[in-house]
Amino acid sequence: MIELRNLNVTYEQRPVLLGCNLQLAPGQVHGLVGLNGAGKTTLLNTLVGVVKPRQGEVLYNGLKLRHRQVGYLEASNYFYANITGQEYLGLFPNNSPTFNTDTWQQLLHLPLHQLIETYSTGMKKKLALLAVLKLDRDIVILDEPFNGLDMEASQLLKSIVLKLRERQKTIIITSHIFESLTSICDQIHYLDNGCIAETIEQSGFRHFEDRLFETIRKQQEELMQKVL
Ligand SMILES: Nc1ncnc2c1ncn2[C@@H]1O[C@H](COP(=O)(O)OP(=O)(O)OP(=O)(O)O)[C@@H](O)[C@H]1O
Repeated sequence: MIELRNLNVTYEQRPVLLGCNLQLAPGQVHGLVGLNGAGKTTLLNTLVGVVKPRQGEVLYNGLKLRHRQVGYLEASNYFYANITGQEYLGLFPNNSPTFNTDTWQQLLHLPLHQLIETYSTGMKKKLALLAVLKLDRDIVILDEPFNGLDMEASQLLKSIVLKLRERQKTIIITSHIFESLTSICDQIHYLDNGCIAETIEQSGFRHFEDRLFETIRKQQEELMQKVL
């Protein structure tokens, strides 16, 4: 079980997380949604220890969660200059008994011997994902993993997530495309006003989506009447 307890995060006096609490059951796929700027990436960065909370803690099975327990695919991927995809992958320890670059290549078709700066956005995303899979950590965090992926790669990513769940990994995934989460998540957590406002079970996904979109649509319509 991952537990976020009373997390408070502030950037230059501006609070982003305000007493945020969340419990994430193991071996499940957890979606994290919220509007732009709601604090999803901040929450994930705090979870892995990249951002230090002013208050609160993150526990894994009752102990402080350690960075090394997490494989983190960040929303923006950074790579050293002048290295190939193959060299990049070589920087990560292989903790998986089944990881095989050649087999993954049949699925991902990456030009591993080329410099990463020649890769497209989607290729960079796939490469960063491959490194996370090689690490084979118990907790896998995927921040906007569908960004830049084509239909084939998006479908593959969904299958990967479900396979990881079969292997008892705990997965946390964000996406702005709600329907990309509904087919793979066990629960979806809605971040609003600095805390988890709601946790939705599978049976409630459709209703939640309708409700949220209707609220947003009404707010937009009122404002649009003033400007258009
Ligand atoms: N390093 C930083 N310094 C100052 N403010 C920041 C920093 N990182 C994020 N913020 C601010 O914190 C708030 C939450 O940002 P965050 O990136 O966590 O949101 P998000 O929900 O992931 O957004 P999006 O859906 O747009 O990716 C935003 O108002 C953002 O401007």
